[in-house]
Amino acid sequence: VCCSKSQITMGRLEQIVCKPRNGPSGFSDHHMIVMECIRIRNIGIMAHIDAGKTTTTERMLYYAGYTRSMGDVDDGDTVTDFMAQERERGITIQSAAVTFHWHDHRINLIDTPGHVDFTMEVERSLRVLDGAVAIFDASAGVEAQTLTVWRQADNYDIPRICFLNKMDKPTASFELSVDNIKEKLNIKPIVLQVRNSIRKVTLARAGVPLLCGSALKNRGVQPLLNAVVDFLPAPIERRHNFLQWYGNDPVALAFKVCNDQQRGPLVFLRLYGGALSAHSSIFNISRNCTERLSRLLLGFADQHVEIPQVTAGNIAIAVGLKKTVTGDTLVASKKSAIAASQRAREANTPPNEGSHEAGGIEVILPVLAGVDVPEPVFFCTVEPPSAAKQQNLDHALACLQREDPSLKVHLDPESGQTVLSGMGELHIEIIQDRIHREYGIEAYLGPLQVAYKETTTRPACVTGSLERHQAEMLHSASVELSVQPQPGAGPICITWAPSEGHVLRPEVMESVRSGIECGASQGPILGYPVQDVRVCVQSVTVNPGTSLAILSACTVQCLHKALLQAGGQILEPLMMLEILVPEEHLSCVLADLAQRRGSVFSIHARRDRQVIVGSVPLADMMGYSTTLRTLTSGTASFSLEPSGYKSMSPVEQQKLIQERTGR
Ligand SMILES: Nc1nc2c(ncn2[C@@H]2O[C@H](COP(=O)(O)OP(=O)(O)OP(=O)(O)O)[C@@H](O)[C@H]2O)c(=O)[nH]1
Repeated sequence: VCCSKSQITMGRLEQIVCKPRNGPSGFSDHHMIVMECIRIRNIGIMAHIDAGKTTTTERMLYYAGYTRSMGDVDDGDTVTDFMAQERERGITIQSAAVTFHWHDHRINLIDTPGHVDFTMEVERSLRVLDGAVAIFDASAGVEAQTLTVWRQADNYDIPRICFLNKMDKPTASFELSVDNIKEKLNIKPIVLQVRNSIRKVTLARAGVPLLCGSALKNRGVQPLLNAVVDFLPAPIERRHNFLQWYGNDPVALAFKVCNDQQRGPLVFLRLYGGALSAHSSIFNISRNCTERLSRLLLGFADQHVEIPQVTAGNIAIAVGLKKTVTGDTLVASKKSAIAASQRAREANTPPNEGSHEAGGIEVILPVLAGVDVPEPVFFCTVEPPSAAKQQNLDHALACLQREDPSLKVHLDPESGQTVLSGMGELHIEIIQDRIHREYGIEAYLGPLQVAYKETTTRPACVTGSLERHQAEMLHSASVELSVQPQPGAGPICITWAPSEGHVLRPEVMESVRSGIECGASQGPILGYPVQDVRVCVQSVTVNPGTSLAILSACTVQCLHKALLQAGGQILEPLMMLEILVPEEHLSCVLADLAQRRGSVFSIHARRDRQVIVGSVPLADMMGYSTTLRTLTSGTASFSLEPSGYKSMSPVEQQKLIQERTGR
């Protein structure tokens, strides 16, 4: 990237503006900053791991004139994979945002990771995109992770175009890949290398344009860029209902947070309406606080260019926001949010809601739908090399957690140890590596453990009481509650039985609620969180003067008693599995899967390989890549995707309890 210092008068601000060294001529500095909305394309690149996302992005940057040479993942010198771990491993871990120009249009492009451990990274990028390019390896067709990201893009209703990459490979097949796309993605690919009605079809999502090429051999990348500009929508061509309530006021969504050693947290914003200026205040509806936006930057992978203002449809980086996290809605002021809420209500269209207190009055403010954070499936303890480093480790973990909402950190109340929870072995390994490289701490991680859950199998109703003598007074409480299994409902849900003439005081209800939540956070069998259960509070009796802490403790005991009486059941995470294996190694891979309690759903041929599709408990998949490599002399590959939780059989459950407790 070449930066030239030019002075631009925009109000009273001076800016450093980044221009392409040999990019398209005719671009004024003003153009570089203020781009008409119709000429913006916010797009993402999505695919299965290794399909060629980063290579294609590098070629786009080269042809757009933003780089002088083509970066190569195999040489570790790409623009978008700039993290040390990405360059070393040749994989994308975090989504990089790059802005460049093509045929009088600004393309804000996000290169997303393909590995299943970083699905969350793809999800939060998709949330802010207007269009996407799906890249396929023409010798493999539709692979497992492509299906996952395709479904994610369906959820956000994102218009897409397809690029069949790696057409130079001898095993590439255009026809088979197109058939595979039709069949597996259930779409009508419009095969083209030249292209106006296609745009209408793409925007209506009635078809998906498909191009082909070979990024490595520099074939088909310029037509792909032309297709991005010609077929994918501008931000104003996407319908966002909430915009009508805000009029010309700014409304933005924070979709990513990165920690920069010098500048502090960098918050990536997608601006849907209005304009935001540097050195201004903005109101965060989700956190109910006003933040100071000190600077605004345009992202060029790891390099940034300061801008005075960002307008609707753009993606920019905000500096100075201290409390904002991924998924938060930012608007001009609380007044603007309240006015938008009133407009929505007058039109009888309740928006997405966040409840807030304003001047002692509870008001409902419209927020944008945030990003779903997946449940972590693995956890382990983390310790600093010495007690003196504990504070530094806490700081590192707080920063990393703010960047990555799929990483959870909590303190185990029993052992006092810090516990890290994440999406997979690689995810936790990268976090450990980042703690070392970016924060200089040699953190020690305990063994990786599977995040089980607890639930019940039948209803139960119990009464529990607790008496304690404290300060020469008898504290006594009694709680009656029932539990009911609710498969697939997720976190515990609390209801209150109608009381006849017996109204519970708010502080009593709050104390019972916190007792239930505390009891459900550590189930009675092995201390795993309880889910898929409805708890109904039947009655609460409290002696006058009894402390609310005693009432909470009584509720925890009562809940655990009810859960055990209702047939305490451990749930274990299950993974969908796809293995590509040469015919000669099929039987040994299947035998190994059987030993891992795997279920095979289908086995079919894909060119010279057999494809095994099935499911397997996560607990039995630790270190599977090494085993598979050994069994097949490195000729097989596999992909895993979380597929919910399943009940363990009584024998498996007993084995786990014995392993964990020795009982
Ligand atoms: N033969 C051939 N190889 C390619 C082509 N495009 C990329 N590759 C190679 O495929 C491998 C993966 O390429 P990447 O660009 O890192 O793929 P990716 O999709 O970004 O990978 P992740 O970020 O790890 O998901 C590298 O070894 C590339 O050199 C192509 O058109 N033809």
